[in-house]
Amino acid sequence: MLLQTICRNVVIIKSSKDTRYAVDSVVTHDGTKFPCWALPDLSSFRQKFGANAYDRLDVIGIDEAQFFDDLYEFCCEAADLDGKILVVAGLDGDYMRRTFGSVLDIIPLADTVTKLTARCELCGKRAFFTLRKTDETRTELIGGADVYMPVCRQHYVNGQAARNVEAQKIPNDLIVEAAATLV
Ligand SMILES: Nc1ncnc2c1ncn2[C@@H]1O[C@H](COP(=O)(O)OP(=O)(O)O)[C@@H](O)[C@H]1O
Ligand SMILES: Cc1cn([C@H]2C[C@H](O)[C@@H](COP(=O)(O)O)O2)c(=O)[nH]c1=O
Repeated sequence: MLLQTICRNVVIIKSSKDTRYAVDSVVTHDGTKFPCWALPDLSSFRQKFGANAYDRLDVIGIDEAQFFDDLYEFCCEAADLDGKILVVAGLDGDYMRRTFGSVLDIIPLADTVTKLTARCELCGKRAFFTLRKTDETRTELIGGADVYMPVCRQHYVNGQAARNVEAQKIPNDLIVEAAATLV
């Protein structure tokens, strides 16, 4: 890994909520793996990692940052007070394009921000958004291609509109029941 060549001590933390590909590794969708600490929160990291080992760290990578409630506090302390280089990756928005967790809160703390995109699954253009393919409405829902689909703006808008129409449809059995009540 490039960072390990440049700096001596690198650690990656991910949210323990993400168990999709591996429990203790960060894994890209095409299979590249790197060992990591999977934690429920960031505030416990220093104590679990060990204070001495923490002090020797140069770089802390955080993946799935949207799932950490204490992201802002941790980044402030680690970067400002402890002098660590932080590389944070996470979703800025959820499937409804609402802000996700504290990811946007840490933008003012950052030296640089890079907005990455995938490819639209329907047309291959840059995908800025994510469509959820199920009816589940809670914000946090761990999943991959089974549940989500990267899409461009046009396909997001069309896809959401199609889902909204679908959600407003009265199920057939309710119509039958209502008709039976009227008779
Ligand atoms: N900075 C990058 N440079 C080159 N390829 C990249 C970069 N970031 C991601 N990729 C490619 O995009 C794929 C998707 O990244 P991944 O981390 O799996 O997606 P996600 O952002 O959804 O977690 C990677 O497996 C890799 O092939
Ligand atoms: C859009 C959206 C995503 N999630 C979850 C789904 C995945 O578990 C992660 C994103 O990980 P990836 O490496 O970018 O594939 O976030 C969610 O919980 N809610 C959402 O709205």
